[in-house]
Amino acid sequence: MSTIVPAGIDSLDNHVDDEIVGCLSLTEPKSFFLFAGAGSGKTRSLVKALDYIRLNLAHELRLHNRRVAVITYTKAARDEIIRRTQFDPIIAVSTIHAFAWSVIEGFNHDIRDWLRHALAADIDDLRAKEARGRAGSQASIDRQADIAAKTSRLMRLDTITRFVYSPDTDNRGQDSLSHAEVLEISSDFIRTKPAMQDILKDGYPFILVDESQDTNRHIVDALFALQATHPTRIALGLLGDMMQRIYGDGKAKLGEELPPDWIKPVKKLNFRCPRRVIRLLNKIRQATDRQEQVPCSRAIEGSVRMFILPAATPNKPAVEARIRAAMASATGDEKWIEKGGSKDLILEHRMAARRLGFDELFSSLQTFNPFRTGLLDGSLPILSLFSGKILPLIDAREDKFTIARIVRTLSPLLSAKVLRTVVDEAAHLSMVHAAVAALQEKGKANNATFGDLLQEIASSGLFEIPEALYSSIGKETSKLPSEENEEDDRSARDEAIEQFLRVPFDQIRSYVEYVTHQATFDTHQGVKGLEFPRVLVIMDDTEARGFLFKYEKLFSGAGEDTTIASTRRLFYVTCSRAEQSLCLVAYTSNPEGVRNHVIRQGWFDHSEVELAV
Ligand SMILES: Nc1ncnc2c1ncn2[C@@H]1O[C@H](COP(=O)(O)OP(=O)(O)OP(=O)(O)O)[C@@H](O)[C@H]1O
Repeated sequence: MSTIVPAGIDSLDNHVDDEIVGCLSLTEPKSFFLFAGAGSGKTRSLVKALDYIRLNLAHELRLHNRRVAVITYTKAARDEIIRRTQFDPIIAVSTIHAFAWSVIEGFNHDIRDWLRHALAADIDDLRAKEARGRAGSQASIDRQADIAAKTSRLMRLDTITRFVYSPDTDNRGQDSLSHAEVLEISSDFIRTKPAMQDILKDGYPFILVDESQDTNRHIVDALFALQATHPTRIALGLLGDMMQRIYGDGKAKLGEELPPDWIKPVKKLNFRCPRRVIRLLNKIRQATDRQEQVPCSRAIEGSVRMFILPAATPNKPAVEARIRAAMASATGDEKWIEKGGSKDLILEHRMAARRLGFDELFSSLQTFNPFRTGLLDGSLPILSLFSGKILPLIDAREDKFTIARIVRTLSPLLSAKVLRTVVDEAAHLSMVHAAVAALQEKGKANNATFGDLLQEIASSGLFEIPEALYSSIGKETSKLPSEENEEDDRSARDEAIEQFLRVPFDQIRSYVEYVTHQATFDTHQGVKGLEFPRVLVIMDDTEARGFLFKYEKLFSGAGEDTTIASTRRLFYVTCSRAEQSLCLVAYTSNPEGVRNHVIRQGWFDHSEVELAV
């Protein structure tokens, strides 16, 4: 089946960008709500709107020291918009957390007051629950610990002169605010403090929020309130797609009760996906808002396949390699079997770790919760020592120039401070040489562990060692930033590190590839907003264990509930990333049942579904 496309179809949605430009007036700003399906060019429309502002309103904005606020969901999306608007300083692009912090940073007195009330209310609430609850139960023990921690924080509040926060870390210091607090405080301030509203309306005539279906609902509500109070000074632009709402933080029913003066442009085209994928997306969407997209004129037919295999299939990575080969022959596209030819989507990071061969590295460190953020984005100092210093030095092999550059820039042995104290420079340099050679030798050994390399560095002093590793090399550790649960934290942390140091060093390579997005694997949620020629979606609830989304349930034909609805949305997000061909792999306890269901739904033809490979 192929859709017949009338001529000139590609200009079908051109009116949308004009409607948005119509909103971008400094004298009569109008708010708009651009919600449209995957690949419809929402991000492109956002960039076009920003280009319009840069070209036509920049002078006026600069004159009054005003900027345009753009809020993105991820740091990657932020960087992309900054790049596409050529680093123009009048466009202030930030993630929601950075935006929220920029609003409240420095309002230390107000933050302290807010925390005083919030902590007191929390403590009252916990005490009431404790009075009703069963004494001696785990819940009671947890509640009492919580009450003690909050009480001690409350007592310390007056000693904090400046609250700090970083969107990218775990914020565990005594004067730190948590991510949730920053969002709550800023939304509260925006809603209730006229002075805060004045700062925002004077600073930002336009606030544009990308992926607003997943943007924290408190902030979205606060922005709505801000715009409603100052409709002639500020325009809010919300972009998104309710079908792509995959995080629990977003505002349910966003857009259902928009003020009547908001502009609601409609997009119908999908510029990204092949026709066959668009038909699949339209079918998936039939269960919700029934929006249908049409392909652009250059869209290819493309293809989809679904492989449905038993959950207990042994050696899944080998099976998936055979599936890629089957896709290459079904589509005639050899890229399916080339390294990096397809984007392979897994449900959680551990599944990638297993397939890429860094499972032990990952599982050892993920047991300590505060390590998780850094482990997933590659910023954990314990790992940066190995990934950013030791690995490049080992990989430099005989390349004297690279070795010299690494050692000169990264080794304390060649720092100006150390060199000033050196008496015999030649002897010192030859010691550094020997240290590099010994490290390289150790790194080449097949069975070298992280611990082996750490010991090498500890004895040569070639690189600084992060504090978390001090106890592993017999050095005294200072206190953790937080005093709360310190003993538990310390022993859990040391246990994780001890396990990690026994892991083969070689696993660092595939880990680095994964966290720098060079590997073929990514998570289902992590690719929101992105696009790839060939997409392989692996759905395996058993392997993902306890995951929020349940593909088994979605494919079982069970009655609608919130899990099915959110899994369907995630399914829509993953399928809509494909530009040429799409391959779905479902591991299930009931392959026949799943096949019957997906065919009955009209998602796939018989010829597109395989029960074996
Ligand atoms: N008017 C257009 N003409 C040609 N190509 C377009 C047009 N609009 C969008 N595209 C292309 O279509 C693809 C999808 O666009 P974009 O990422 O902006 O869509 P989106 O609506 O933000 O998608 P999603 O919601 O799936 O993240 C991109 O490759 C983009 O360059």
